[in-house]
Amino acid sequence: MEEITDTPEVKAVIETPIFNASASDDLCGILLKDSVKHLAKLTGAVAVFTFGNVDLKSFKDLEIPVIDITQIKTIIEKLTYLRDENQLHLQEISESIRNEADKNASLLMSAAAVEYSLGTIECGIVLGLIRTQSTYSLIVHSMEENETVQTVRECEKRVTPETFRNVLHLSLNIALKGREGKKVGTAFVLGDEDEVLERSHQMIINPFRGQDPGSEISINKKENWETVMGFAQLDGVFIISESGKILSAGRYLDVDTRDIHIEKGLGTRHLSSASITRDTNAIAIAVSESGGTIRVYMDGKEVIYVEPETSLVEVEGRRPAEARV
Ligand SMILES: Nc1ncnc2c1ncn2[C@@H]1O[C@H](COP(=O)(O)OP(=O)(O)OP(=O)(O)O)[C@@H](O)[C@H]1O
Repeated sequence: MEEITDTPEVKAVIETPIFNASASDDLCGILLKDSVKHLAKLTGAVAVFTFGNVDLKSFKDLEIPVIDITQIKTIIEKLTYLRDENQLHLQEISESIRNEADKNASLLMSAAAVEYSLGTIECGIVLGLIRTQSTYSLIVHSMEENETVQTVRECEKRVTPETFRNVLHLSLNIALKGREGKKVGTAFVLGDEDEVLERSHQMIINPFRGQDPGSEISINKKENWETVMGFAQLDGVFIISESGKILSAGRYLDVDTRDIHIEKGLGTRHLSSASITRDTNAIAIAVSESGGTIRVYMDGKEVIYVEPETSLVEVEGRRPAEARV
């Protein structure tokens, strides 16, 4: 077998001269973009994330998603602010830059995990190209090690991956679009349906009752999403089977909410959603009306948190600005 160090690609990398960091922005940019493309091929990366003012056009020939996550948060503002504060010592500044770099790495990891949860990218290596004032940095992240990815896999042992991803995607639609300009809060309880139905009751007549076994209404069919979005305004929660069948809307969860701890400010729907996941093997996905955020609960605890504005996934009627090439 060929030694990895003998491959032409690795030799090229080893023999590449190391350029002085004072090289101009543009030269650094060109070199790093080439390195990203090279590394993407070498590692079989599943996606490239960029951050900062990086021109995405040069990645056109890459056959994997190239996603700009700049809109999430920028460290440029912070650095500009620091430059103005002359009294700050160099050490404090470099400490701050290091912290920001750590934040950017975790930002990249979160963005990759969210895209994976929604099925936009596969699990694998992702590359991050981050540009700040005068510095580029390159991050290589293996998603196998990503905690959120591992959590998604846990969730997908309890409900089909298709069901989990579609409900998450639909929740994103609800959080971003609401209904007729109004924000909407709702929750979906997925899987372990017999136990969940046993521990809940209808608040209103179930609009999904009496389905023919042959023509069941599934959350995995996009044509049903508009109907679900309409019913998302009802009190209570949706009950979805492990394979995606919509069993009920307007369902009240008869749960004991003592000993369940959720984030301050969230209401009773989040609390009861978290509680049902402690008492059963179900997973709950809740959309907050007040915060417009999405939370996934499993075993009584919040395991995934998504701020829709930070997701670059396309939802109907909204194309994230220059998110993809
Ligand atoms: N045990 C429960 N089972 C199902 N739905 C519930 C339960 N308790 C409250 N709800 C529903 O929660 C809604 C009230 O939500 P509330 O604002 O208190 O909480 P929230 O949705 O968790 O918070 P947010 O304001 O962040 O959206 C009502 O529509 C009510 O029907």
